[in-house]
Amino acid sequence: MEDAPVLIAPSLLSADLLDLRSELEAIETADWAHIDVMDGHYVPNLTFGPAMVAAVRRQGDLAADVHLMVTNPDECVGLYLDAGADVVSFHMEAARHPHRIVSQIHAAGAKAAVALNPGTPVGALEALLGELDMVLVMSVDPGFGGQSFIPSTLGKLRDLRRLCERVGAAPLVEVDGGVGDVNAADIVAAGADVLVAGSSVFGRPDRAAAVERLRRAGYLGRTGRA
Ligand SMILES: O=C(CO)[C@@H](O)[C@H](O)COP(=O)(O)O
Ligand SMILES: [Co+2]
Repeated sequence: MEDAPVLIAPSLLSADLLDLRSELEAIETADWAHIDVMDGHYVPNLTFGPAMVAAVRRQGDLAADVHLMVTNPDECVGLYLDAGADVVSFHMEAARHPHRIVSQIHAAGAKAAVALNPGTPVGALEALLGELDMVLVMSVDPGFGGQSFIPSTLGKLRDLRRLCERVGAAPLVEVDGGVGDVNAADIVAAGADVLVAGSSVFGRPDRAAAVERLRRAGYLGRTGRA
């Protein structure tokens, strides 16, 4: 993926939910809208459901990048596909039958991704890697926005790149948690293709400028040129 642009996916978890239409317009230069689905069981927090995915798809051109943090992805993934999800990530740690979920996502025409918590080694993915469009590497423990990036993620990204080379797979790699313009170049240099950013976009008065800063940092990380 050396010459492909790095994709920017602002996380709506940190958006002003009372003004979601304006927030989506403010990030229209981004690539994907990252939608964190938290069920209050897999993680303590409780957030969005399929209605949110459908609403985002109706507004603008951003692809709906749905991150399922739920105990039962096998049972509920269909609801998010029906709602129009373009990319669906489910947690390896929560899935009972991951191959079946991947097939279901593909049958709906969406991209399939598996998310790995910081404590889960990349080897857990080996049997599934060839079927995935993307791997979501969590760089914080899931559940909340605004946490600090876990530095060991950089080594994990390099491990993932080596594993992909060994098995001949080339999924996109998305990194989620504590990503901002200060660390984005290093994260991309270590192997990321998609940057999720919540507080570093919606915590700034000028969201579009924050997206642009991430884009520039991503370009620097990919090319070594500022
Ligand atoms: O999935 C999650 C958290 O569980 C994320 O998508 C957060 O929404 C990222 O927020 P920041 O760390 O960028 O503020
Ligand atoms: Co997320």
